Formats: sequence, structure tokens, C-alpha cells
Amino acid sequence: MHTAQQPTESEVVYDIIFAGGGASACITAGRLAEADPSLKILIVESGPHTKGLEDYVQPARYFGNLALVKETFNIHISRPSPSLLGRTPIVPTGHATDIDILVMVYTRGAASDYDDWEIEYGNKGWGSKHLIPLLRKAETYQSGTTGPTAHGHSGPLKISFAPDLINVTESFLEVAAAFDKERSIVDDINAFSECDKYGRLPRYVDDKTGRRSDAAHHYIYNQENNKNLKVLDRHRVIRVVLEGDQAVGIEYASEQNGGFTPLLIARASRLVVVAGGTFGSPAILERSGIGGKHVLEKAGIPPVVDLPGVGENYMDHNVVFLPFVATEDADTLDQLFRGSEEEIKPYETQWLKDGTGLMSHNGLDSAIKMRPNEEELAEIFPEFDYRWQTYFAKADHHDKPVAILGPLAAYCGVNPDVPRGKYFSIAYFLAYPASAGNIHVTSADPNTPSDFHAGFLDDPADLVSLRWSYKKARELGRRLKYYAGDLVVGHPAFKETSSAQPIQPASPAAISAPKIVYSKEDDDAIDEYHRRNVETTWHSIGTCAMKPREQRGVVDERLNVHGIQGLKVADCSIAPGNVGANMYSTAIAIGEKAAVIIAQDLGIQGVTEQ
Ligand SMILES: Cc1cc2nc3c(=O)[nH]c(=O)nc-3n(C[C@H](O)[C@H](O)[C@H](O)COP(=O)(O)OP(=O)(O)OC[C@H]3O[C@@H](n4cnc5c(N)ncnc54)[C@H](O)[C@@H]3O)c2cc1C
Repeated sequence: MHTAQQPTESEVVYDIIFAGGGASACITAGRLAEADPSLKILIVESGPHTKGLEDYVQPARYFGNLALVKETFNIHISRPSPSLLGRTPIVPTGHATDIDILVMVYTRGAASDYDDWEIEYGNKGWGSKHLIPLLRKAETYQSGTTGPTAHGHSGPLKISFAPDLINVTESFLEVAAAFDKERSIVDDINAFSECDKYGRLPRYVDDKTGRRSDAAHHYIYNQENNKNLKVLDRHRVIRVVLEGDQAVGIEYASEQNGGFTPLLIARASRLVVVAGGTFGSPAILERSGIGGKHVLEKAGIPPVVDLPGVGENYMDHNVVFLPFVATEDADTLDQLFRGSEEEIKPYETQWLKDGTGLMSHNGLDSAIKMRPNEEELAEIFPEFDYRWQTYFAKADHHDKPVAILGPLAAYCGVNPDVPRGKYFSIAYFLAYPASAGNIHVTSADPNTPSDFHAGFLDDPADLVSLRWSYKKARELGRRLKYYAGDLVVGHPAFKETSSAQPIQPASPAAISAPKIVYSKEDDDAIDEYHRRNVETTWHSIGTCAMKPREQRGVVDERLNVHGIQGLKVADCSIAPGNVGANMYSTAIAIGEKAAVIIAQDLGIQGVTEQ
């Protein structure tokens, strides 16, 4: 049992305590509180509240928020990696009541992703037929009529297309239709069952107001009249309090004034739910003595349960934004991303008036979830063959893309040598990288940095599929009507004699122009470029995987931590396998499913399964 030095809140007993208040926690706690307002629920979140913060509800502010590394983000620095030529990738995560959906891109995984969770990893109730109804329940899809089964129309989260299509996106879709004829353009690329088609991307933005639509505002802040639902911000959970193998509460402390105040205890009579996200959850478990014996011993933490899977299985998607110079008539967000407040003011004024204009955009309005065709597969043979045969070519995996690719109407790098101006980028990330990493605490002291290895590009299959994505991105990008050249400093360093040299300035290539031919040396330059430039897509998952204990699982299909009573984990850390999409939809699915499970386990009425 862990005891706190000054248990000043020990007399306060909650029914359920959430350790962490991000996307999934807001959804689970919100649903339970709504179903039974008499439940005493406590959410302890280490970051600040986000209610109404203009910097966050105004969509196009996201780049500035990320670049400034505000209090609302945690930064996780990976070990130097030989696969990245010694680089130490940095992975930000949210540090506030559900800030994470920052870029607001709405994509959803393949049905087979969740079917794998159920069948391959043995988690009954987690297949697509269980999670799709919950994803429908969570949303109000404002983006026109699509298949009636894919989307919801009365849920808390608002999903919409940008009001006016940015001309860069329009041109991207025109080029796609003309240049990549075998891949069609469809109305909805997020209906779970098919891929390899281009289409518009909606955003987590309410089209009536132009405001970002997130779980904190629509599951928690809308219940402020419920005094039994308490959200304690700027307090960090240190560990779970255990009595034998029973979780009975949490030990936590205030983060005010830059340091910890004396430790406090809050007791839970029915359940503790760890929801600190992919970095926070394994850290809370390990500090509680739940983790791999060797990790705990090294960190000087007395082991309670030997669960070597805690902190392992770290997955992400790795992204590159390939930049191009844009013509003056291109609609881009560059001024909003890199401009002074004075330059941003007119956009803000327009947004404040009626929620429209470039401030209501995220600049990422279309994409393709892309699989290589026969000809493209031949290009990345033989390095990709094993990965293709053992994963993507499986009969029930034909809905899985290898990469997701689409235009961003801006330069989003941080190279200070890039002059102000107009740019667009083609972003691409691997939907199911073969590489994985891990994260472990190194001390019982929560202020001691963890040992994190992101694992990016450790598996060579990832390098060749990125190489294929680069070539595709470049062929599309240089044909856009608004292309004025490659932004040379943002491209691979090809030899001067190479015909693959980026060109700046330049005019758009004709649709029928021959594809750029790359030599072996050029391919090596592309690989080096990826080792130097690949970054997190902010889609960290997997470190408390929902798998059987003997397969290094951490929680079972009811989200119970193996070997402990009264303790569940409910956030993206439970994902046993990757999901080929931006990750918020999975956080939603997990949040909604956790509410159903907890309601069933505790006999709470009124949480429906669809
Ligand atoms: C910058 C950024 C942009 C993103 N953009 C998109 C996007 O456009 N589209 C999309 O689909 N997905 C996006 N994502 C991903 C998506 O938002 C996340 O995958 C999702 O929010 C994860 O939800 P979660 O509940 O698992 O964890 P989180 O939302 O990260 O919640 C975990 C919370 O726990 C708190 N916490 C951690 N440790 C402790 C502790 N010890 N005590 C108390 N609190 C603790 C953290 O502060 C955090 O608020 C983005 C993520 C980031 C970081």
C-alpha cells in the first residue's frame, strides 16, 4: 500500500476517480455523469482547463500553439536513435482537459483495425461492429449525406467540411483525378470499409460557429451544473493507492507555482480509471509498482504486479511535410501560422463576426489513404515484401492503407531560413509503421524524465514505404496549379548531377509530364532525408496494451489491469494494434466503450451501446 505524507483529502470519497483528463477520460466520465448525476466522479488533470480558450477554439491557431510549446503540451524527448542518424525526436502530447485534437483532422481507421483488436488480440466486444455504433453515437456529421450507416447525426461532437474549399485543395483533387486515374475520388473516405480513394477531409469543427469541437466542451463543460462531477486541473496523479491487490484511490499533488505541494489522497469506493494517455498511463502504473520487474527494480520502485508489457508496444505514425513554393493567388494559412498578431487580426475579426474565413480552417482538407498498386509495389520490392505479405496482403486487411497523404495549405516547418511567403505542403505518414518503441519511468519521482525510445524507422520496411510516399507526394505536388517550385531546403539533398534535383522557381508540370526518374543514389538521398526529417504525427498509442497477460498485455477486454482489482485503464494506451487514421476517433471509440463497460460492471443504467 502506498501512503501519502499528508492525506488531507482522505475524508473525500468518490465513486470513480479518473487519473488524467484528456480526450477519452472526458468522454467516459461525461457519459457516466450524464447517465447518473448522483455518481461522485473526480477527474484529476495535470494541465489547465481549456474552457472557451480562444487560442484553441479558433481552428487556424494550432500551428502557433504548437510552435510556442505552451503549458497545454507535454514534451517527450526520445533517446538519440541510430535509425534517425542520432536525432532525438520530440513527441508533444496534450496537457490540459482534452487539448489534443489540436489539428482537428477527422479521419477514421479501417474496420479491420478494430476487428484485429477483437480477433487477433482476443478482446471480445471490441470489433468494428461494436465500435462503429459508438463512433456514430459520438458525432453530429454536418458534412452532407453519405452512407447512413457510417456517420451519426445527433452526437455531441460536430464534424464538418471547411465552408469554402481552399483553392490548393481544389487543385490537389483535380490533379489527383487527372494524374492518378486508377484511384477515384469519393464523397467519404471515412466510411471504414474501403481505401485507396481520394476525397475531402472533414474537421472537428462546428460549421454553425466555426469553433473547434472537442470532448471537454461537449461531454464535461456542458454539465457544469452537476456538482458531483469534479474536474481538478493542474494536479498531477503520482500513483494509484493500493491495499493489497485492490485499488482504493490515488495519490496526487498540485502543480501550482512550478512545484508540488504536499501529497494528497483521494479515495475511490468503486473504481480508479487511469487515463493519462500513452505516456501518462504507463508512468502512473509503474510508479504504483505495476510494471516489468526489471524496470521497477532499476527505478527503485517496489514491484506489486509483474507486468512487463507496461510501457512497451509504443506506436505512432511518422510524418513528413514536403514543402512547395506557392503562387501569390494560392489560398494559404502562412500568414496565420507565421504572422504577427497584427497580421492575424483581420482573420480573427472575420471569425469573431460569423465563424468564417481562413481562421475557421485547418488547411488540411483532402487526402488519400493509399495502397501501392502492382507497379508501385515492384518499386519498393524486395525490402517491403515481407511486411506486405504478412500484413497488408492478408485477405481481411484490404481496407488498410500503407500511407495517408494529403495537401496542407501552408509551410509548417520551423526552418528560420525559409522566407515569409506562400507555400503548400504535401503531408504523408505511414498508417501502420512496422517499428515500435517503449517508454519507462526511471525513478519513483514524477519529475525525473522517463526513458523513451520512439522507435521511428527502426524497421527498414518503414523507410521504403516512406520513399514511395515521397515520390507520390512530389509527382502530385509539382502538378498543382499553384505550384511555383520546390522549396529546395525542404527536399532531399540529391547530387547536383541528379535529374531528381528540386527546382525553384518553376511552373507546374503538365499532367502528362513523365515521372521523375530516381537512381539508386537518389533513393539513398531520400532515405537519408527521411532519417533526418521524419517526425511524430502526435498519434502515440499502445503502451498499456489490451492483450492477454502472457502476450505482454496490461489490461483485459474489460479494461481491468491484470492482477489488480478496481483499476482500469481507458485511453489510447490500451490500443493493442495500430489504427490507420489520425487518432482522435480511436480515443473517442475507447472513451465511449469504456463508459459502456464501466456502466455494465458497476450496474449504472443509461449508457447505451449505440
Ligand atoms: C498536437 C496534437 C495534435 C493532434 N491533432 C489531431 C488531429 O488533428 N486529429 C486527430 O484525430 N488526432 C489528433 N491528435 C491525436 C489525438 O488528439 C490523441 O490521440 C488523443 O487525444 C489521445 O487521447 P487520450 O485520452 O488517450 O490521451 P490525452 O488526450 O493525451 O489525455 C491524457 C491526459 O492525461 C493527462 N495526464 C498525464 N499524466 C497525468 C498525471 N500523472 N496526472 C494527471 N493527469 C495526467 C495529460 O495532461 C492529458 O491531458 C493530436 C495530438 C496532438 C498532441
